[in-house]
Amino acid sequence: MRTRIEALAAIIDIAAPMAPEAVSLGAAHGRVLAVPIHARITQPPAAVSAMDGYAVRQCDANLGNSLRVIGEAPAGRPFTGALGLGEAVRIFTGSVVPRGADHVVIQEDTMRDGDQITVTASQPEPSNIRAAGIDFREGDLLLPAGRLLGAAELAIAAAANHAEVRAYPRPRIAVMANGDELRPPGSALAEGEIICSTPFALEALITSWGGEFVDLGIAPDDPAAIRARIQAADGVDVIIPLGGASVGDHDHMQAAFAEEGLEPVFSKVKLKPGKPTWFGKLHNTYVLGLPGNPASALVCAQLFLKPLIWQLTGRAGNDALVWRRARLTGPLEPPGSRETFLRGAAETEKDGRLTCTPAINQDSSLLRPFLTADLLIHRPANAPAAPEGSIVDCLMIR
Ligand SMILES: Nc1nc2c(c(=O)[nH]1)N[C@H]1C(S)=C(S)[C@@H](COP(=O)(O)OP(=O)(O)OC[C@H]3O[C@@H](n4cnc5c(N)ncnc54)[C@H](O)[C@@H]3O)O[C@H]1N2
Ligand code: MOO
Repeated sequence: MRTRIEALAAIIDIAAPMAPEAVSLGAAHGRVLAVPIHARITQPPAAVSAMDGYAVRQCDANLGNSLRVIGEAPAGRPFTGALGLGEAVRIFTGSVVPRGADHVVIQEDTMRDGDQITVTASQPEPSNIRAAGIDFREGDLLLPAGRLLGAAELAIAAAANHAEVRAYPRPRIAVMANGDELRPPGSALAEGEIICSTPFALEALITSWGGEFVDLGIAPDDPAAIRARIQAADGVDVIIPLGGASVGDHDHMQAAFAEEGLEPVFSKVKLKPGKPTWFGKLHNTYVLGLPGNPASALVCAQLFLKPLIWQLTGRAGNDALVWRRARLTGPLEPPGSRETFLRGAAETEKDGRLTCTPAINQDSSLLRPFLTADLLIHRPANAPAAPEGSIVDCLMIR
């Protein structure tokens, strides 16, 4: 049986990045950048007004002074002349500030009469002007390769004048639930049946990690039906068979994949929860089998699927795992011979330090502890009991 570290190393060793491609910004959301983005322009390109009002010389804008309005600078049509003493230019938010001006009097601080304005409030210092380049300057590195493109990244790429980016394709990740007892949500359940829940969580995780979810539905406990679904998934990058991995008479998953030509890499991990996690390659498709127990599947998705997606999208798989140290708010029993991850809630104390509180019941069938789980408390195999106040390593999952 592999240790978790060995299993993860095997995944990282095998999983190669996909070929990057050019994508329009509109299609780039949720993808991972393959080539860094540098600013093609300076933003703002020139000093601009932050308010609607009048561009002036601040030394000229004493309370009660009158100034002559010599022109207008609407956004997009800069005033071409220069501004002298005793003069003002009507200006709007985002308009280029005319030469000679160092201050914008907001229009609420003026009274206008024809081409004259009177300053009605004191203007103690030059203000309301945004300097050229306060957001970024031409040539600045804005987004490094490996960055997941979300709202902020897309807006800045657009502002930096990039109509398209080079990004990795979203790996297509097909999830196949398995079990005669499973029914979709909304079903009337017969005796012995339960609702198939895990794929909904996996869809959300896969999407948030930069993958594209493909639903292979619920396969019955029948090798032929499982093989038909494997064949239907042709062309996806990863298949995630859920459950059917253990030693029971109806656990057919690994055998069905073997019949299809799977090259196995590992078939079990010395881990709690998650012992029946397995991995292999089927032609060009990675196959990551997750345990049927929902909590085990979701913990192992964090431990193995997230790094696999990182690898496929050009990021180091190990960087997918974000570790922090936290102080236990209560004691923990020795974990036993399998490396263990406990779902826990995090709190940040006044001094900024993190505490963790494990969920009371860590049974691997339970979903409710995930509602309050921010992290997974790490317990090395054969570790001694941990008293309250011990510092433990935690894997952040939120
Ligand atoms: N004799 C042994 N029994 C078990 C062992 C073992 O080593 N020896 N391992 C246990 C461990 S650890 C786990 S974890 C489970 C997982 O086994 P499988 O991966 O084969 O999972 P299943 O038997 O198919 O299902 C387990 C459990 O989870 C429910 N399930 C499955 N899929 C879903 C789904 N999509 N949504 C919601 N719930 C699901 C299923 O109904 C079962 O209750 O095996 C232990 N047994
Ligand atoms: O390894 Mo199982 O995942 O403990 O319940």
